[in-house]
Amino acid sequence: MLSVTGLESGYGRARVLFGVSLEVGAGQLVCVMGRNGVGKTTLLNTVMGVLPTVAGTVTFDGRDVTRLKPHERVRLGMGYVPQGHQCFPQLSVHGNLMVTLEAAKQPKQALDEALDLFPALKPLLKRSAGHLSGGQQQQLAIARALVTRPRMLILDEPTEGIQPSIILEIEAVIERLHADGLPVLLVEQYLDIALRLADTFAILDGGHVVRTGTAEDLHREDVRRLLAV
Ligand SMILES: Nc1ncnc2c1ncn2[C@@H]1O[C@H](COP(=O)(O)OP(=O)(O)OP(=O)(O)O)[C@@H](O)[C@H]1O
Repeated sequence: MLSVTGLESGYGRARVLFGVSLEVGAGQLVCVMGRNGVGKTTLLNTVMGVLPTVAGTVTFDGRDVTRLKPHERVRLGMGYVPQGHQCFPQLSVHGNLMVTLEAAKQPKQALDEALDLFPALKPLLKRSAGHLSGGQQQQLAIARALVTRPRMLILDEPTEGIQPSIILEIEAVIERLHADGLPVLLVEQYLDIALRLADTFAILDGGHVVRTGTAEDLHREDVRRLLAV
């Protein structure tokens, strides 16, 4: 579904990713892990076209999207939830969802389906997004990606800085979407959550993929060492 080959990118002259390759097959959940600053966010932003690709290719559903703009990738079905649950703080929860729904030209049913996955948002529809807790904002950010009816979901640390009860709700939604066959590329900091959710892993270190495989393939102590701060 998503194929990243030899990807290189960075900021100005500072190269951050060096020949990163990974695959997310149909219905697969692939988890990218690694210490702070190894390039996980840079990888997702490059996959989505938020950052330009210096070398390598990104192919989505058999189509080379390397030179497409982020909104064009979203239109093709790449749903993105960037780090830091970016919502429009002055708009209500409903307003945030409607703006995305209208931009994506999806029917109202797509909004109802997203809210069914996050029933905790239903009583908050009139509240300003800026007045939600961090966990509620993250749920709204995922719901916004879902109203575009993506064919794949790309999530950057959806559990970061969030109260444990909401982490469990978010994990359950990701698990449900995966069970329904949606391919997912997930950056996740908590190893236990990653081990419960992922089919395969890619571990980044210094802008390189240094380990890939299933949970069984990965040597637990080796992985802990690569993730230790
Ligand atoms: N806007 C930027 N300008 C310059 N350098 C940046 C910028 N954003 C990130 N970097 C640098 O790129 C490298 C990779 O950062 P990135 O955010 O991709 O790492 P990460 O693995 O996602 O880390 P974290 O877990 O802290 O989010 C780091 O050295 C970081 O300092």
